Amino acid sequence: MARRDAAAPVIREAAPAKVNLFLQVAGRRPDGYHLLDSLVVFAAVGDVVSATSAPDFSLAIAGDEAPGLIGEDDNLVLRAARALAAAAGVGQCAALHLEKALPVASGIGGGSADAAAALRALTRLWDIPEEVARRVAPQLGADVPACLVGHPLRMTGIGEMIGPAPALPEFGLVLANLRVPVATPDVFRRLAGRFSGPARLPEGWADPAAMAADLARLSNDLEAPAIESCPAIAPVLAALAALPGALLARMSGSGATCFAIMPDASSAARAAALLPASWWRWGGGLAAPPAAPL
Ligand SMILES: C[C@@](CO)(OP(=O)(O)O)[C@H](O)COP(=O)(O)OP(=O)(O)OC[C@H]1O[C@@H](n2ccc(N)nc2=O)[C@H](O)[C@@H]1O
Ligand SMILES: Nc1ncnc2c1ncn2[C@@H]1O[C@H](COP(=O)(O)OP(=O)(O)O)[C@@H](O)[C@H]1O
Repeated sequence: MARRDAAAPVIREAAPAKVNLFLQVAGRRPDGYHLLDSLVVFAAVGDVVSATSAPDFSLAIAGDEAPGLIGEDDNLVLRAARALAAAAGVGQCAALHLEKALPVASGIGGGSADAAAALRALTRLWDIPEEVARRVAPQLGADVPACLVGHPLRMTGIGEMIGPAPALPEFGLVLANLRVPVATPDVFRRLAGRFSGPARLPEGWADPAAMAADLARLSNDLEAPAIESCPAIAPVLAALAALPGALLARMSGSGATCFAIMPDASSAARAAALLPASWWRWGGGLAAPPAAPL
């Protein structure tokens, strides 16, 4: 365990849950990665990464979902820290702390969000150019560039191409997960060529109902293969669709977390409380963008 200077500054960065409002797969590259088109938003729930200067790299993990990372010797937070130090050529290390609130391997990018939060925190701690973090991000995972940005965006390529999202209305989200991890590579493998191509989106939506109506015409192409791998996802989707006020229910990413779009944050918080208490469940609005965006 690394020693840390009690007087050294501690930099805290939020690692919000990523939600894919739709996720269409347009094809597969020769290296096996898939070409995606996705509208990504960040919910006001997530992990927290803290960093402070120390003589060695170390990571302490706490929080309700920390047990999901037991036995994980290659945590994305440490991988991000080492990769950033190497790319920036800094001879410095850091003691890192991860407060884990998001279920692991659940399609809301918890690991990617943690890696991005570590990049943001260490860029500030070491006072290095932001460009270094942007260069390192895609090496850590297809979702990490999007999580580094941290505000609503349109994701294309294999995830590394970030464009503007349509103008979004205020809306609420309910997230639900049975705490059954789903392996992303397995879901992509099961997709087996059932591609749907890129989507056409308007410049914006005036209200959540108009947004949900357009999104309903699009899909998460990974939903069917994820349900084949994990049939327990289907009743979660049904429970979300049946919530009072729900405008659309869908799976995020490669699953198994599913979401409902709600008219506003407070109706989402009330609706989440109606789901079984044994599930991981949350309701609210979108995350504030990072204070120091990269
Ligand atoms: C599916 C998505 C959608 O946002 O979300 P999650 O389910 O992970 O949250 C992401 O593309 C996941 O991003 P991330 O979790 O960073 O993926 P990586 O670690 O880079 O890749 C894990 C595996 O997923 C497959 N993969 C990932 C991204 C992509 N565009 N095509 C793929 O085929 C590959 O089999 C790869 O080996
Ligand atoms: N800090 C982390 N949080 C979550 N998962 C991590 C972390 N570090 C490494 N991992 C690994 O990354 C994998 C994907 O996790 P996660 O990002 O939570 O899921 P998803 O990509 O489905 O959204 C997990 O199975 C786990 O082995």
